[in-house]
Amino acid sequence: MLASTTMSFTMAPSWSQILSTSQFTFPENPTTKLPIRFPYERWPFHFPIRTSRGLCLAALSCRGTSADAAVEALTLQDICGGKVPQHILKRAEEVGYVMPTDIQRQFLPVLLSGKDCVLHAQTGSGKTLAYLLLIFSAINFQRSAVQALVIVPTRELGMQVTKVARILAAKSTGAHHIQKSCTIMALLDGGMLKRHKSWLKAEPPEVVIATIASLTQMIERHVLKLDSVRVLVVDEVDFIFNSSKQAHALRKLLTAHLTIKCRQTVFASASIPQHHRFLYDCVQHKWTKNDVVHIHANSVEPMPSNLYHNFLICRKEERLSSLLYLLRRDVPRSSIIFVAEQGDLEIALLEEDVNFNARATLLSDIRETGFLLVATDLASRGFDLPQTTHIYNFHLPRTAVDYLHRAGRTARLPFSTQRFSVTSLIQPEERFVLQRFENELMFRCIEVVL
Ligand SMILES: Nc1ncnc2c1ncn2[C@@H]1O[C@H](COP(=O)(O)OP(=O)(O)OP(=O)(O)O)[C@@H](O)[C@H]1O
Repeated sequence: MLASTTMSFTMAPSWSQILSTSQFTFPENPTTKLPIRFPYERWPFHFPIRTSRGLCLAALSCRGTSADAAVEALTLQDICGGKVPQHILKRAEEVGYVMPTDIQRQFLPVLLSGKDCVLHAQTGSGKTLAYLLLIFSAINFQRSAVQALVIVPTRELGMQVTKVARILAAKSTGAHHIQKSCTIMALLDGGMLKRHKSWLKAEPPEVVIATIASLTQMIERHVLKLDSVRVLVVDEVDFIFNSSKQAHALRKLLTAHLTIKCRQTVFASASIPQHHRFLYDCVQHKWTKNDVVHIHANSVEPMPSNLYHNFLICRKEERLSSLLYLLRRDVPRSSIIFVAEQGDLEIALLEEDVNFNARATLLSDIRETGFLLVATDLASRGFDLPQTTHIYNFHLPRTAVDYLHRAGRTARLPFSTQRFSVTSLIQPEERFVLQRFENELMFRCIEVVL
């Protein structure tokens, strides 16, 4: 059956445009509405656009048509059935992943088609589950070899991704027929690398979730072999490329240790500044194949719409009393207070200098109960504490991208209509900085008056 629908695309520039200008001038979100007769009932969202150099790029969201209702009714089972093993999908259902989020509805068909992808969508939109389902679709459960690799920038994000992957891989109720379950190794900074070394030698896991430093160490010691890797995911890719040390190691890994032909490469983040340039680099440097697909969802609304932004102007010495006022007023069930520097507030801190075990204990404690977490930007990337209702910026973040990721630690309940808030405490002279973030990220910040 043919479905007729109107789609809006973010057109990618042709490579000649990219090459002709180093200061790229193509508008970030040029939207062209094209009426398209869509031939694939199940694949309504993606229509790769071929540029003059043959690169397949962006396809965006489908809006307001009769086809929408049918598409919105599709479950994860409908979208992934036949590709992702049944026991994984059953397990996903058991833990509450029944309907896909909007983003998963867009991402999964492209991911499961085997194309290299750049997943670029709001914080908390469900990118992790999307790429994990891809991984489970690609690995051979009977084969003991590292077949999927997820690279993360921090230990905390690695622990979180590992937890979700293990939950999905766990035996579902009554699934006794599965001969061998999938093993998932977390190869993270501060971990027990000696133990991992013996594990890798004795019986390699199917999936490894790793920070760059630990991964490099294992590769250099010839303990970890990557020649069986079929799926490579780099989460928070812009963050990794921002650190010169991590970027160097990642580049090496993308080109020297893994061949692009044999693997499917996925880059994910809520923020990929200069994404046109990034896509160009992906192809030029052979990090991905030429027909990499960039899925840029919510490009005009990079933060969830049920997230409200406020600011309160106060002098430096009034910051703490203003924060206390806000806490008394909001009575947040769970919240994160972001500070610029360690030691800026005398409360238990989640920060780089706290040792790994203490960090892990703190996190498991706060997951159990309501919390008031004070953190540096260590907690701003990928962290999933879904019960967080309020974010306070005790200090303004340095960049708009940092603001986006801090704000994204709340509003992480995909189907909730609840209101969440982020409030920034600023000095009068910082108003223009916040205004710049507002312009860049396209949101409006309302002043709180005491
Ligand atoms: N299909 C789904 N149904 C219900 N909940 C979901 C679904 N997919 C994801 N979630 C939940 O939504 C929350 C956010 O998901 P996830 O951490 O994957 O977001 P993300 O896009 O990776 O965010 P970030 O960019 O901040 O890392 C998690 O608590 C996750 O369990």
